Amino acid sequence: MKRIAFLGPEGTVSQESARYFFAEGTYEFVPYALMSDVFAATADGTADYGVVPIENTIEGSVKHHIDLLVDSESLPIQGEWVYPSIQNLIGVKSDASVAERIAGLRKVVSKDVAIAQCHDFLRSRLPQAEFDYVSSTAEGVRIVKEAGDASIAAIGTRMSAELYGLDLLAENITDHDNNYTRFIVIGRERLSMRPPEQHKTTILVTLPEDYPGALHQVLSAFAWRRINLSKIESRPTKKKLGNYYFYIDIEMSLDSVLLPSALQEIEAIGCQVRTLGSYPYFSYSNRPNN
Ligand SMILES: O=C(O)C(=O)C[C@]1(C(=O)O)C=C[C@@H](O)C=C1
Repeated sequence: MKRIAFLGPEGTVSQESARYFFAEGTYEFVPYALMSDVFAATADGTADYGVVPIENTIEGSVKHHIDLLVDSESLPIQGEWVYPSIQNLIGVKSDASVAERIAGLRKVVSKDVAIAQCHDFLRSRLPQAEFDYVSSTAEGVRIVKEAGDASIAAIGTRMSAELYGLDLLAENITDHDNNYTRFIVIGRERLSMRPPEQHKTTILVTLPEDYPGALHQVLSAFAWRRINLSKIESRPTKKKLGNYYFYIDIEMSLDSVLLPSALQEIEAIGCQVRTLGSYPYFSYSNRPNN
């Protein structure tokens, strides 16, 4: 049985999303307290694959997770998919009306990303509440359950409310309907799944220091071959102030004829290129079947 590591405890958006992606076959879903634990377990073979939220419609790239990916040399990206983040306001069980219970809330506990996704709701409906930032949405739900305190609520999935026996005080409270998260799966082995419709390749490019216009040259190596880039993001190398590398998503497989020659051209001008993975990509309407 393949073991899938995800950010726990049970009931996170990551777990819902992992169950959606790894729908068929026998998998064991194993929760880890921190994303760095997910990477470590996948690296040392305790888990076969790790599930990583990498980008959100509202919050953009999850920079910390990109940095973990860059630091884990041995773990290529093996797949990518999109999953909706549906957040709910969750509180302890009570006989009072929902309006009274919401009015009585003094604190909201959740993951930073989830709080940001519900900003307008929280400002308009809970202006009195302060926020506590915790390691995941389900961790917030667990804390509310443990505290048994009607003045604290969590923001999390319907699944987590059911798991911890709590009430949904308000459903689907994200500010935008199209609130999706892009997830990647890391691991040593390729995934066996039906042939995908789309492929992506992710690379890291470090520019040479003494080559003016190098970034323009990099982009033109893709442009004249009509290779589409779906994302380019700079991240500090953490070695020297002002030194950056570029994290680039390319909408093409490394097996295609064009891409290797584009990468060779970039290396020829003195750039360092590292491939983080070449993998199947599934949009939300195109559910994987593995
Ligand atoms: O806290 C969770 O439930 C997670 O799975 C993590 C995470 C994230 O950090 O991006 C994943 C997707 C949601 O948009 C919010 C939170």
